[in-house]
Amino acid sequence: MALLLSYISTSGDYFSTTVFLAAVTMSVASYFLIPILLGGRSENWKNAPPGPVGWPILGSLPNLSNRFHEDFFHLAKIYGPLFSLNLGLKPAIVVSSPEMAAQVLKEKEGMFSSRTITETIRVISYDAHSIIFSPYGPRWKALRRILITELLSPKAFEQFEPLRTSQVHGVLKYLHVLSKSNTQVNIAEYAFTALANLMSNFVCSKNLFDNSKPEGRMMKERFWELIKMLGTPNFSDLIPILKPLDPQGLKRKTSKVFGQLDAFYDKLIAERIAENEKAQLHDTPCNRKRDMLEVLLSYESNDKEHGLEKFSRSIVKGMLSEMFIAGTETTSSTVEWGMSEILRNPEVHKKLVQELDQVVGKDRFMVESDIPNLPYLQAIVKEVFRLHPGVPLIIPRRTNEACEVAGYQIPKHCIVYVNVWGMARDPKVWEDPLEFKPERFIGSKVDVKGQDFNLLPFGTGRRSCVGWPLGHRMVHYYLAALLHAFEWESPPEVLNDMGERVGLSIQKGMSLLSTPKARLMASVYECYMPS
Ligand code: HEM
Repeated sequence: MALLLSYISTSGDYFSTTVFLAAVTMSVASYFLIPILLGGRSENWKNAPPGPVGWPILGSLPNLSNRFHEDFFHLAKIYGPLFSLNLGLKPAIVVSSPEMAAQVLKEKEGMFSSRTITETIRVISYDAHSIIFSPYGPRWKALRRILITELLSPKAFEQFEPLRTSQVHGVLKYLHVLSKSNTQVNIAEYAFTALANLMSNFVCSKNLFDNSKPEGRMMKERFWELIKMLGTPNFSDLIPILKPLDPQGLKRKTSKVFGQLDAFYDKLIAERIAENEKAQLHDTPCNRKRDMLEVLLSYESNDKEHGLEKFSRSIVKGMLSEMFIAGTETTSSTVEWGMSEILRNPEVHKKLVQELDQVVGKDRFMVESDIPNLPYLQAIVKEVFRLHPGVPLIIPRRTNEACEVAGYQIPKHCIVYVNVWGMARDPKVWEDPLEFKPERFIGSKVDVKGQDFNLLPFGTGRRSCVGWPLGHRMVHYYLAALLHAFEWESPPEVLNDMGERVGLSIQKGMSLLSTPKARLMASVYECYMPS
């Protein structure tokens, strides 16, 4: 009971104690009968990987906090690199070693290529109609193909280079103005606004956010609220009979926050349709933009069988939603973690600045083409992705079919967590795992691109992060540009507090506030012209 009560207290606002205790009483009273009546597992999970013995109906939920990645890290020390547990009535497995990750995500990839869908995910993905949460199948394939061939192809990526440069240089210029009045800035907010503009250009060829206005900050907070709710364990998902009650109110809260974003997506689509109609009327089709909205709205195929002749409004809005959420928050949070680690480690900071001064000099801003000449920066970024993977449990997968892994049976529709956060902290995987030591990557071929199973911040295989080239590039570019153009002073309590805020992704708990001081020739900041 002590464990149950501690779970109640860690569940915070989202949890209704009364409903929880009612569920416990009901579960103890009806140990055998209720799981069958409630549509849960009616047969025992035979030959399951080792794991904790759970409570009736609640499974291991009372023993967990809402920081699953930490709990799973500790449980892996007891039960090993592949363990099983029941989350409410749902079976789950947790993968915690590179070898086991290779088995699940590579050797048995076909079995593990769908996602676990929750009630809150249904809200933000228009009932799992978009790319991140679509089950593995024709719709997912069509959407992924479009992103890879049309919008995130190497050619398109290079075409967007001037835009990325203009966004980053715009931020540097604005920070220079603030530096004159010794103003403290929130680094993640600036990175977020620039990324949100990159995404809005990618989606609809417009800058929708402005650094000097509060909308960017509001949007960031709204996305974070959603990400937090998406990552909060929800009893409605795990004990199906509770679904209509929404006992933690998570679905209601998500719908409320998401409602404003939904209206924003509707407006973007309506504007584009009106622009296209006008262009058609004036017979000027060549002015049409080839951005994500255009590609999705003009999509046509012969695939009647799967209802994919055209993309429905839900699919188009789902794609907008996922691009904005996936493309902004993860990258800006990684920049914040990176800046924090560098500023806390003066030796690392000094070596990086020396490298930047040598390669870039002090009479211009850094540009993307400098990155290949900055090996220490590259090692730093790998170390940031190792210790602070944006999505600590990747985005939970789900088995398509029952299968066998390492001699154990894994049931159909099992929740699959791969604890990349835990692997980064495991001394069996990394020497001195908790130390921020970029030197470990100097002369090493280990990279974040999904081939090395000890370093998987972007996941791997067919469901790996489709936006990784953009996220990867922007983390390098931002960190180097900010540290090349400014010295930074942060209150020690802000730098020393490396606690996490947890959702589907993780953020630094205490925002990194820092005061920039210009370190380049004044003319460099003056001559920037927005493109
Ligand atoms: C530092 C930045 C980023 C990190 C750490 C990150 C991380 C991840 C992870 C762990 C996954 C799941 C991979 C798996 O299941 O194997 C994922 C999927 C995905 N990411 Fe990212 N991501 C980042 C940036 C981006 C950006 C910039 C975009 C958009 C342009 C994006 C779009 C997506 C999409 C669409 C998926 C789903 C792919 C699918 O299911 O087929 N991500 N990301």
